[in-house]
Amino acid sequence: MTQDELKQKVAAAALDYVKDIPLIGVGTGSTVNYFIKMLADYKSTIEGAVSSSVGTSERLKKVGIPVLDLNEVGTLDIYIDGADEINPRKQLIKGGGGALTREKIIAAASKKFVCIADGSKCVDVLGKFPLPIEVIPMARSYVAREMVKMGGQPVWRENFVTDNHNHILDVHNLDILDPIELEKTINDITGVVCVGLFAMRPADVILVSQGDEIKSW
Ligand SMILES: O=C[C@H](O)[C@H](O)[C@H](O)COP(=O)(O)O
Repeated sequence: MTQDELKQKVAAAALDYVKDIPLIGVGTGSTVNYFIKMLADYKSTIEGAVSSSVGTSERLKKVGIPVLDLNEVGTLDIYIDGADEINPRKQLIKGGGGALTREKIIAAASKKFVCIADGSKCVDVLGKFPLPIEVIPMARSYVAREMVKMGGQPVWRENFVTDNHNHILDVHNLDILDPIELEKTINDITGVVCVGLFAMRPADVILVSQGDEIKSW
């Protein structure tokens, strides 16, 4: 099976989690894009969705699902999103597509976060995938220097601006042995808007497609 076929397979498995739920949170990325396409057939049960990016909002509207403001909706029953890396404790690296801040907000405001991915995203220790950090533009170099002090190699994602008009640093070479501690430490750096480490609020359910199987934990 190709990676795209695996993404489609796991996206289809996520549909079971949104049956009979009127309001859902929807993440960003190529895996979730398949899920959104499949949602077209579920229009009758889903009345609206809170979206994690401008791109996702456009896709949701295309399949006829109204996009709602999180402030109007309150707590969501379910949030479906992908990930760049997943460890056995359901902790994640996210933000490869730059949507980490809104994704983290929706995850925080949701009762159940279901993370969907193909098997290539599973690791024992997070950090092979460069860790995205959204920063206020004027703080970019300062935050980069702080990350160098922590042993990382930050790379500015040039020619990319987030939906919140900020910049992204992708930090290479971090061996993330204590994800919660690192998330707290990076959160404390002035100028950081959000780090793409989802450790304090991990996923609740992981669905992973591996060959013909869907593994969940
Ligand atoms: O900002 C992007 C998100 O965190 C995505 O969920 C993540 O990058 C995974 O995307 P994909 O499904 O394309 O691998």
